[in-house]
Amino acid sequence: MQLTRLDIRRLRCLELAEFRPAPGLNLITGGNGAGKTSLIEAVHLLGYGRSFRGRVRDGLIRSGSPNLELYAEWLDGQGRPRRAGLRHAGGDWEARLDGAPAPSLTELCAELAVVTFEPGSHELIAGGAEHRRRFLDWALFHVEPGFLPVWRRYARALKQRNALLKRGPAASALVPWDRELAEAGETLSALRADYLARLEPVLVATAGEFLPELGAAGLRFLPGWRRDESSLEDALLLGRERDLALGYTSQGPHRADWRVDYLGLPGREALSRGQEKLTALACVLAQARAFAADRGEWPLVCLDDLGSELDRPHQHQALASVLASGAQVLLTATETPDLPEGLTANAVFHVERGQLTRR
Ligand SMILES: Nc1ncnc2c1ncn2[C@@H]1O[C@H](COP(=O)(O)OP(=O)(O)OP(=O)(O)O)[C@@H](O)[C@H]1O
Repeated sequence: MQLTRLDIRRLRCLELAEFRPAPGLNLITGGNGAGKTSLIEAVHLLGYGRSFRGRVRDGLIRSGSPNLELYAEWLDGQGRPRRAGLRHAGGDWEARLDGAPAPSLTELCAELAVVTFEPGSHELIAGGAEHRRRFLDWALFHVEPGFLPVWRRYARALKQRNALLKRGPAASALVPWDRELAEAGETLSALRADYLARLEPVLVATAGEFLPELGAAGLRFLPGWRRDESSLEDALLLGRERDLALGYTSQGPHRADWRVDYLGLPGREALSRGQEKLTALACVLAQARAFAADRGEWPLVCLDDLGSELDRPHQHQALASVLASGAQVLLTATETPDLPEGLTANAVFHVERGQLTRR
């Protein structure tokens, strides 16, 4: 996957940025507040349909502007040219794919695979379970065609069941929704468990490169109910009284989580901040590697402000490892970084007060 063009209009401080990245390493430099992260945010928006810096109303659209627009061109894994547009005018997103309106953002995001490591990425390790579920579901969305329909089915059933629980109905009214939720939830959970089992050896190898001193890494899946003891339908039945008292469904795949443990550490809490970041980076890169193994092409890799996140040896290691794969990388930095020996940027860009130029 290779991004060849990205026009950004009215996103944060970027009034108009015409970005023409090269294959391989693209370096984007600029001082604090210049607009580097905004550029990465634009790429991430196309791949995820959401920003890693909050909601649209939190300032994504440039102040005083009625809308923001993105237009992107890229080559897919077979070298075919693709194009997409994304627009937000304060209501909903409007997406276009290859010249036609996309029925939803999902269709666009399915085509453009992006992985991002940015200063907030350590939340993947230190933050709430929603970050880890999102990580897991992104991968399944891209590599498992059956995932999205079952995820939607589960979400719909959960909404219905929660609405009923709030009204405190007769237990019999819950029965069909318990069954529906359980059926979709078991499938969803099996897909997640399978994916994590495939990811684990890749993560073990990647974490071993970055944090060998912590001993072998392991991945543990927490499905959201005691899956080893009962089916989801039984768990819902057993938990019904409690759910009625709470007014929501207290167990199931919407409460799923996963965690990385190291043999040489008593628990996740013993990780230093830097080790959390390196573990998060290992997860992101392992996910990109697993994606490449499944799909035969690397996702676009965005590394925002790597220099402020990691020490130099780890920065070099990360860059060398990603670039050895032939992936396209967008790397931002406040100053021109010294790159690992033998690596050069194929294109260097500079951002200053929202103006992007190629050097
Ligand atoms: N809605 C908005 N309208 C106009 N400007 C905005 C808006 N939201 C944020 N900004 C400005 O856009 C810039 C965003 O910069 P960005 O976070 O991309 O900088 P950066 O180059 O990554 O900086 P740093 O190195 O400090 O992380 C900031 O100057 C900020 O004040």
